Amino acid sequence: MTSTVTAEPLTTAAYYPYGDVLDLDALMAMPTRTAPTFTANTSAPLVIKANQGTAIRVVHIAELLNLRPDLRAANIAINPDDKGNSAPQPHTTTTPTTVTTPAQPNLSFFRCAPRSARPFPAELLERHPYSTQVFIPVYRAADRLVADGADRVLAGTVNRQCAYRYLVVVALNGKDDRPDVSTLRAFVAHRWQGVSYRPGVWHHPMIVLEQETDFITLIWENGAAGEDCQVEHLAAPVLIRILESGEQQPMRPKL
Ligand SMILES: NC(=O)N[C@@H](O)C(=O)O
Repeated sequence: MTSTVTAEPLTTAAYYPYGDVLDLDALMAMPTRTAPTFTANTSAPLVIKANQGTAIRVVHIAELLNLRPDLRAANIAINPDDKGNSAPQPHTTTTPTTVTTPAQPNLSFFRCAPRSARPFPAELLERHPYSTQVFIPVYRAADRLVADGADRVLAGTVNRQCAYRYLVVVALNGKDDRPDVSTLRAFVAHRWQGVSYRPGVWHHPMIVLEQETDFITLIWENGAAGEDCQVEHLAAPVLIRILESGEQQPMRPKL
């Protein structure tokens, strides 16, 4: 039975179970820390001076995990009963099988064509069981200033509207090691926002809503089929409604 989900604005808090939001303005709007040393994994963004005082640097803005064990343990079967050898696996309930070869960080470009279907039918989800995946939109020389509700230069400021939105569709892993559709949520992201998917979090392949958009991505991969990326077709499509500007956001049931 086809279900419908209404996409919601991408915020750090709402998206936290699925990944991190890379949005500098949102980070700077939070209570920040200026601790003199690097301390990761706390909620307040750590802001330090850089470039001889001419820049600020906000560090550890996303969790970056490669959960594959190193080569020494590459041929063990990873499962919860294998005490001591299994790599720590926060944020993922997947139980991956034997790892074959070590993975390398892969920094890539994605050039994504817009998807016009409205509502958008999510028919499959994918996951990267061992690695975080990060998507950061990038401006391009070819980007056009698009009229009517887009990135327009108005009186010297940029009216950040919606010419380069993208849709992030995510779900947590179920007890059957398949997507738990009851946790499926959709978020509308703007091009000043990047996102990460935590290892094992199910997500739809990138959906760009308006204009062809480039992204820089980072993931740890080893090219082994079934390790880098696993795909699951949903029993029934989930229709993702994208509110037109000005439509009222429906209240969300608590997960
Ligand atoms: N995540 C995403 O959009 N796509 C990639 O993971 C891919 O391998 O296609």
